[in-house]
Amino acid sequence: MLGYQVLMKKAWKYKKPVIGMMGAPGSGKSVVAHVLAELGCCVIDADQLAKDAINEQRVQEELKAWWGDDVIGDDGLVDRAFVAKRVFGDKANLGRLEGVVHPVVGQLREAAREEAFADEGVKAVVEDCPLLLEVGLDVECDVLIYVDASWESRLKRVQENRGWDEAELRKREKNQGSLDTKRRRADYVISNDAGLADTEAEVRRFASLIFPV
Ligand SMILES: CC(C)(COP(=O)(O)OP(=O)(O)OC[C@H]1O[C@@H](n2cnc3c(N)ncnc32)[C@H](O)[C@@H]1O)[C@@H](O)C(=O)NCCC(=O)NCCS
Ligand SMILES: Nc1ncnc2c1ncn2[C@@H]1O[C@H](COP(=O)(O)OP(=O)(O)OP(=O)(O)O)[C@@H](O)[C@H]1O
Repeated sequence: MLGYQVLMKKAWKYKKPVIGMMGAPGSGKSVVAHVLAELGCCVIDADQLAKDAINEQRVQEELKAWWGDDVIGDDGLVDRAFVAKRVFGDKANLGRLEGVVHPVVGQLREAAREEAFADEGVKAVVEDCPLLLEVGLDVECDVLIYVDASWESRLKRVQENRGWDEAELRKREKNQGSLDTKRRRADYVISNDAGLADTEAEVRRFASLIFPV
């Protein structure tokens, strides 16, 4: 983990510092991203971009060809639970889905970055992407942070807030890269096992190494 001196010496590759976030499912990346947004960052939320991408007409058509019309709900949007059931236990299906969704996410991300770089009010860009290392987005970031939370904390939170059971958390995690590798790759680790106030204080400490807070 880099200390203050090293972080301050890093040269930014882009017009603004780009902070890449890593962490297990339910570790608290979105919570950390929310604090960084309050401090003046533009957060690019890959899960949200993927939600937009999966509902583009040509992606919907592809999904209907694979799984039938039931993949679209009564609201005209992709039924996410239907898709989750078919992909997280089946590598081939997940690869197929990623193959159509990720290129669209990439385009949406590029557009969001350009907008953020051009906006004078934005202090830094945050890539909140659960598959940051897996898709090679780390090389497009200046600083990598890892949001750390124990299995027990994560399970309790996703059970309470997302209605996932243990098997669901385990399945999603299994489809992601090694947490040890991600922790080791990080320049900075933010612990999110305690309450939100402690996490917020840690995020502020980290942000003050990157831009004036
Ligand atoms: C399968 C889908 C419809 C399930 O939707 P659902 O609302 O249940 O989950 P949501 O998208 O909010 O993701 C929640 C978490 O699941 C995990 N997850 C999502 N996609 C993936 C994936 N391809 N591989 C591993 N874990 C994943 C992440 O930890 C993510 O933060 C959705 O996750 C999806 O479209 N995934 C494929 C696109 C993708 O890879 N997204 C990740 C960011 S690019
Ligand atoms: N310190 C905390 N105390 C209490 N609840 C928390 C804390 N951190 C996160 N949570 C809750 O835990 C859940 C998971 O957090 P979050 O959505 O930020 O995880 P994530 O890393 O973005 O997960 P994913 O990659 O699966 O989207 C959320 O409902 C969030 O509100």
